[in-house]
Amino acid sequence: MSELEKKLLVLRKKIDEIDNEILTLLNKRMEIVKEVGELKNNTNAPIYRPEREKEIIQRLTNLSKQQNGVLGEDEIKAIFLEIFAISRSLERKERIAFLGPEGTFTHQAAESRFGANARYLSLLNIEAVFKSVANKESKYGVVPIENNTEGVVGITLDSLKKYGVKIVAEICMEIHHSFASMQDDLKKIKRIYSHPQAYNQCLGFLETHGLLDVEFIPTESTAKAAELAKNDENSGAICSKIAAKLYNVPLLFEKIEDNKSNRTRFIIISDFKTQKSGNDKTSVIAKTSHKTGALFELLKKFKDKNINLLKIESRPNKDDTFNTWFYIDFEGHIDDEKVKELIESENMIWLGSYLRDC
Ligand SMILES: C=C(O[C@@H]1C=C(C(=O)O)C=C[C@H]1O)C(=O)O
Repeated sequence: MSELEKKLLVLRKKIDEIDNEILTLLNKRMEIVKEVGELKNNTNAPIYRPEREKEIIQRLTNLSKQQNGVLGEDEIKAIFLEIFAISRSLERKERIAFLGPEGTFTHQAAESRFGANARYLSLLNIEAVFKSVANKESKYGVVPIENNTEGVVGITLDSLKKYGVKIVAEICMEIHHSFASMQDDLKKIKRIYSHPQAYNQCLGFLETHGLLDVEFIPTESTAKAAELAKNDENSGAICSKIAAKLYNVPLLFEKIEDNKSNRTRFIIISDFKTQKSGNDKTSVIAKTSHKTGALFELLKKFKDKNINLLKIESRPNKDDTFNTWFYIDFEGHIDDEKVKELIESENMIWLGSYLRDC
């Protein structure tokens, strides 16, 4: 045995002992988690408590700093979010619907909160995810709501209004697009498949590579684009790296988005009210009377109550007028007195209060 092998053996023995301890402790943790699950199941209380998970991560990050540990917040998050996901599935096995197919950014976002082992349901459009949660086929749904380059996803806002489900969490994720193709000669590319949002985020890249005039074929998701490009030799797909890998389409270019700080905000929808965390966001639908000053009066309520508005988007009523309603995000939780008063006093529909991630 070489010197290296001998030294490795000693170190690995230490690692094995530590792993044994970790496993014993994890099993102990999971026994307690099961008790928590029983309590929640007896009272039909929600399993997912993002504010508690955040609290644990913050506490452990501080502890690690005090201990001069090598693990920082990102590493602690990666390890513990997976532990929480397994804990939750021991408490109650719940299904998570997401905008599929597999390999979409939404799938990636869902996995970041529910782990690799959850029961997932991949659905091919955003409205189907809402329907699945509304008719209780799935406990949770994960859909994109806005991108910092392209703006809001209209169908998500409209579905929040239509299906009466609640937002229970948000996830902010960096988005990087890749260009994948079976064809390595760009001049031979006759079609580009992608979701319109992704396509529009890469116009600079397309122009630089003479691909702006190539026919664009919109797809329901970037993963679908990769799947189509796999079977169409003279085409390319703008998709995620995981989608290109999933469908075995060679990656020609990576990080092709125009805005390098490209981020997407996803929401988790479900059917319950979350607990206040102290760093929350609330979303509502507001209707105004289309009279002079109506919007001003609405916004003045926020100012008078000293509530910080984060976003306001208008959406069409979809009737025979061109009238609109508003989707509004602001700071605070429905359990804050002033937020509760505001929502009760106005012509508003509460869409959820949830831990802020963006
Ligand atoms: C165990 C609980 O349920 C879930 C799992 C958690 C965990 O593993 O620590 C924390 C919060 C909940 O999402 C709990 O509510 O304490």
